[in-house]
Amino acid sequence: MKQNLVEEERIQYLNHSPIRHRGDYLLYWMQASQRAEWNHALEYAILQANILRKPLLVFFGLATDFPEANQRHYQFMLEGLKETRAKLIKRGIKMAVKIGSPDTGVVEAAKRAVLAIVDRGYLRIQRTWREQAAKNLPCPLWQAESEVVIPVEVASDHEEYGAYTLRPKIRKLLKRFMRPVEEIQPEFSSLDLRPFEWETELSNIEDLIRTLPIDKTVPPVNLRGGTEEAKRKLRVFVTQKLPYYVKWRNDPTKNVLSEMSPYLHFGQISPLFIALQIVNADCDEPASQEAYIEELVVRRELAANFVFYNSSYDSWNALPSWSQKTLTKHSKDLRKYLYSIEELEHAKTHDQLWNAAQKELLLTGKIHGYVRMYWGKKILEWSETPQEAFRIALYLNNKYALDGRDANSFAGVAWCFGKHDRAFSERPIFGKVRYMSLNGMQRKFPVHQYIQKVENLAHQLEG
Ligand SMILES: Cc1cc2nc3c(=O)[nH]c(=O)nc-3n(C[C@H](O)[C@H](O)[C@H](O)COP(=O)(O)OP(=O)(O)OC[C@H]3O[C@@H](n4cnc5c(N)ncnc54)[C@H](O)[C@@H]3O)c2cc1C
Repeated sequence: MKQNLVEEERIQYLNHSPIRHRGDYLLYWMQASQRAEWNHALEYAILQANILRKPLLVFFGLATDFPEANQRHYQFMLEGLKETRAKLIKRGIKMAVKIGSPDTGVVEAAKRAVLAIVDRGYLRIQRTWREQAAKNLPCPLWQAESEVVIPVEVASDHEEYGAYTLRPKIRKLLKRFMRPVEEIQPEFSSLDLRPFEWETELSNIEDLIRTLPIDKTVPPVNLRGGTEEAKRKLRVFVTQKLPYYVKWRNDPTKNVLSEMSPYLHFGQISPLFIALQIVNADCDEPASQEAYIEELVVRRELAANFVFYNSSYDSWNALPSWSQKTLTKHSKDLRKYLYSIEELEHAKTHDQLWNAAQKELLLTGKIHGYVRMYWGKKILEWSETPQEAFRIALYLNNKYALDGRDANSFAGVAWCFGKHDRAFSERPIFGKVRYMSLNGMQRKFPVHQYIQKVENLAHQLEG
């Protein structure tokens, strides 16, 4: 048996119940890592099932009231889950989906389980679900971490001040944790699913969505969910765009980003898989490989560190005291422009660049990474108070972005207000928080071309 299949630092024991030898199957509660490959929790569950000589059942609880989620997110997620289920079946593993809160659904799904294994998520709701389930399950609940390259508590045991404090720790650990995830075959696969009369079919996503009591005010976008589509996009990125990443990643007219964030958000692709594809790529621009790993591992895992160690991650209180102080000092400064949430939501400001960014978000579920910083900074500049601006930026990001409601969403918005950044020279409204201007953007890329690109897209999609 491959006992060292998964590094032991990726495993946590969420309760101390003894293994039930009289159960019928081992349960993998899939939640954050919604994929059938490069998934430490899945392979670890197969390993334990083989050791205990039981078949494996994968369970997914489909919460219809996930905070801030709407049809745009559900459509993308369900497309991915449908593919994952088919792939699991090919590997001889059954998957049951139950509509309802996952923490209660898993208790029912584990009725005859010897042991349950869950993947790891860092947001409050994900942690609460796991805590509740650990209390109520009739069997042990173990957790295996697969959504980061370096396990979050191994990377650091406290909230990091910024990328510069986390980077050396991550760099030291990269070699040890950049190890491919080995696939193993389940040895016991006969499992009768008939007792699970609650099982939900995924064969017709549109029909399923029609029946789900979810927010349907935000339409899906033209981006297909699922591991295969994520891998296809990654191949295009590695073969055609990676060499230009370092030079053009701040130019939204150049289209050299990887577009991995929605797939990462729903766990449809493994960050470890992406990282290995990047470092092993045949690329004559090592600075691009470096720059990408900096974003994917250092910046993304700084966001995981932030939401894991800072319980106020979704509020103004998460900001460092220097930025709260300086923004409060300038909160009464005269604002030349003030916009309501509705004006911002409908892209009705005086600033054509900002409007284009917001339109891109509405139409595609994404804003180019560099423009996104400007987008967030301007909300701070045009809102009555910094606290209100924080709330609006998070609301718009999480409502419309396909990669929204992620650790990166909270870290990204907080960054616009000084989190993980340093102080700059003092100016109105922003105080010592970094400022971004339209002139600055114009020096970086042809702003009018980006605006035209979004206009063309809008005509295409609306026409
Ligand atoms: C106001 C604001 C809001 C943001 N909201 C989100 C969000 O909701 N979800 C989200 O995933 N990211 C968010 N980000 C971070 C960043 O903009 C996106 O991760 C990136 O644009 C995703 O596009 P990509 O996958 O093509 O990026 P690429 O440039 O190809 O990067 C590859 C991956 O690296 C990671 N990455 C890149 N930039 C950052 C960054 N600055 N911080 C952390 N990780 C990064 C992402 O996982 C990304 O998928 C936000 C940033 C800001 C300033």
